[in-house]
Amino acid sequence: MSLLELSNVTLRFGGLVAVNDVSFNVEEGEVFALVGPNGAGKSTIFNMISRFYTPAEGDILFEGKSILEKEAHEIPSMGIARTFQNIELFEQASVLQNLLVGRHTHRRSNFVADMVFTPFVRSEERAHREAVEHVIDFLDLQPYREKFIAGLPYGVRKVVEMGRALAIKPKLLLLDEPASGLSVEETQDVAFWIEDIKKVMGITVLMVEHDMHLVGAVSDRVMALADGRMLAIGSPQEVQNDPAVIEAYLGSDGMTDDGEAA
Ligand SMILES: Nc1ncnc2c1ncn2[C@@H]1O[C@H](COP(=O)(O)OP(=O)(O)OP(=O)(O)O)[C@@H](O)[C@H]1O
Repeated sequence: MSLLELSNVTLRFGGLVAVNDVSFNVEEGEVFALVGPNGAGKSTIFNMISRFYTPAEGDILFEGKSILEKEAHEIPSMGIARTFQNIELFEQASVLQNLLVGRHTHRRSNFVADMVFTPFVRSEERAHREAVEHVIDFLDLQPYREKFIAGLPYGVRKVVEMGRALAIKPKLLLLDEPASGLSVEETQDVAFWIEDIKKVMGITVLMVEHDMHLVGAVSDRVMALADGRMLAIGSPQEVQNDPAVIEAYLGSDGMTDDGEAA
């Protein structure tokens, strides 16, 4: 059984078919990348897996069960966490506070239990703290833990955004353009972290990324899309050398040096 399975998924915005009969599986333990020129349908696929959008046709299975009956707010507690292209953090809160908010989906105690501060609430609180401290150590965020997001450099915010998703201990991590806006060195760090997320934390990663160096460095498999349709699927090298993929990128004015469709 695959961890995630999209079968014949189609989504339309009015007359526009943003995702057209797309099928792919993500296996447990792999890093799987979605690539393609702007407007290919990559973010729309992420938004369907996050349940922000509902496909008109097809099904999405996570651990063998359809997620289409689930609401967006139920997705993190199922074990699917995501980052956003436009970082979504609380600007006037510290790194630590942002990561603890991410853990909120794991809270099982209720209001009354909170009021009387039962041993269960205390142990739950301790578990949240431990999970968050682990992520802070893992992502080298110790120097920033008490700093407000608003004052942090963009590269650090991107890492905190990743940490917020990791803090819920997901089985599947969706990374939406983890390298966008980052320098070459920062992108290199992201590559190391993705490797560790897979190998050390044992988390499966599905990412959307334009930077083909990063995709090539960390992905086990890649799927290329254009105009909502799948063009090719395989190893990074197979996909980059696929004539239909080359054609799609050339049709969008070619690839820049970092692999981004211009
Ligand atoms: N909310 C929306 N309403 C209408 N059309 C939309 C909406 N979101 C996306 N689209 C259209 O759907 C198509 C797929 O868009 P999508 O954002 O999924 O592409 P993408 O591959 O993620 O592109 P990018 O690399 O630029 O982020 C595009 O033609 C886009 O204009």
